[in-house]
Amino acid sequence: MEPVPFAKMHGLGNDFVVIDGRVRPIRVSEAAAQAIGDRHTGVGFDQLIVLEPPQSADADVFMRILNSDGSEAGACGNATRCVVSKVLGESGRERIVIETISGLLPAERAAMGEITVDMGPARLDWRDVPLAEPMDTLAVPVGLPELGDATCSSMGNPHATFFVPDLDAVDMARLGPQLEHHRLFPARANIGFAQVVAPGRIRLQVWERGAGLTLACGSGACATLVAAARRGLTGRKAEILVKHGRLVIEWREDGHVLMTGPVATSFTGTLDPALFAGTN
Ligand SMILES: N[C@@H](CCC[C@H](N)C(=O)O)C(=O)O
Repeated sequence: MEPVPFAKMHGLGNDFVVIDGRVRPIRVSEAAAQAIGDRHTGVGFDQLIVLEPPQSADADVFMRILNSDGSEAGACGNATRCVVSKVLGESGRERIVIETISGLLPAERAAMGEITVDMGPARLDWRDVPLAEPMDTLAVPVGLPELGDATCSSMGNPHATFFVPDLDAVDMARLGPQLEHHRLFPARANIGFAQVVAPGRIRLQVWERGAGLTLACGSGACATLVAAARRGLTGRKAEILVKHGRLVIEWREDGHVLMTGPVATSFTGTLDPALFAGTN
């Protein structure tokens, strides 16, 4: 097998290895994802993305999402923008549809080189998140008085958002893993810590399921805006501020969530085919 080309891309520092398996199919095992994702001995990434031929006639490309622990995810907002930018660049088109295991995501070029993705409807039923037992996803009691209740939703992947008075005072390295694996989240969860800093502006940091603390999380930004609007903390559109910039998120009246933000390519390279031996 030949060396496998990849692009290292990121959305606001949430970083990805993107492998194109549309022409030459490639299967990435959990062990290979972990090896490539190692930040000391591999390339390093928060998520590894494999592009595949679409399964739906309405989609242009299928995008598989693997976390750095090797687990598969149903959504990745920041990587979706990266993939959209790559495919728009190749095709010269203005809009395309991305397919994931959670559904179809229409996307288009926005102003100033940014990309807008329709991340689909925010799912608010406890079964959709999923939670371990029936309860109102607006206020999910996790038993940590310092944080209060979580507001939960699925954006194609599970999110729990906590609104805090001071983001910098939260011990995310301690609370993140504890909450990711909380008994109420049978599929684990992405844990968002959010601080409303002004009407329409929310600071956010996310402990991601399967990846740990990241610099940004697109689906987490969507879940946060939806949670803030449900709690009456903001309207249905806001800027979500992360360490390296901002995303603009809008929760449309039809329930769909639009995410607009930047993309970047850091470098390209090739991966040792031995990583994929026996799986392709
Ligand atoms: N980086 C992401 C989310 C990636 C998947 C997540 N860790 C999960 O397991 O659900 C984003 O930008 O949305």
